[in-house]
Amino acid sequence: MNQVIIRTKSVSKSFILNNQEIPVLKNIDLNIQKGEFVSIMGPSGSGKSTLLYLLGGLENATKGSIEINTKNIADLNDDQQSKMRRQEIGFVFQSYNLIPNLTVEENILIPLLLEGKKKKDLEAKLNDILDIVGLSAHRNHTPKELSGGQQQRVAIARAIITDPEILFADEPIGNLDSVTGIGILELLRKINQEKKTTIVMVTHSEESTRYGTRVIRLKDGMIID
Ligand SMILES: Nc1ncnc2c1ncn2[C@@H]1O[C@H](COP(=O)(O)OP(=O)(O)OP(=O)(O)O)[C@@H](O)[C@H]1O
Repeated sequence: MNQVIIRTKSVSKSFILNNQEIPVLKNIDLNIQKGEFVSIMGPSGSGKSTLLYLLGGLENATKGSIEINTKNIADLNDDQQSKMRRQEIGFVFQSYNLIPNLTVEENILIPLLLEGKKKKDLEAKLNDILDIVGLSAHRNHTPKELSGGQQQRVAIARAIITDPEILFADEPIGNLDSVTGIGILELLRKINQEKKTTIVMVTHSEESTRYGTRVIRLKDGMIID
């Protein structure tokens, strides 16, 4: 049976710039089912990243409601919101945001170490994730010893080490050449299929749409398709 994992109702978002209200998203109604791999596409400035940040609780909607697993984000207090972000959601960005002086395995383990888990208890989990992202041979390298594609794999591993139900990706292949980008898209598809992680990805690349299960097109802050 299909289960809605993300539901938005009439979500709008405006920014105030020089005392002027700039509407960026207008009445977005969206249902994303558990297990989908959704690509959000649209022209520059159409509101794609803003929508992703709202869905992930990184920004607040100006109007309307956003539910993750039937919980309205706006009803959660700060602690509950950050717990949800830590446990139910993973984020990947265009820039990999790795910690330069930590090794691959240390970067990947950060979310669990911050929760107080001990590295010695995480060996099996770490090996599993390194295997999924194809970096077992690079576990002791630091980010500067890796290619862009490998660094993005580390960022993806770090985002899924907590077994999030939803992975949000903002232009994950934006900084990569097309062959490397396809490798990342294949990895995301594998995570979607094997771990059943719901994935919502903002992308400019039409190629990306072949890897997901659905494309949502935005124009001027509205869903057009
Ligand atoms: N914090 C902010 N303050 C003011 N305006 C903002 C803010 N964040 C985004 N905007 C504006 O909202 C609009 C949509 O931005 P957004 O980044 O969501 O678009 P996008 O579709 O992801 O664009 P791109 O493909 O270029 O990344 C833009 O006009 C942008 O300038």
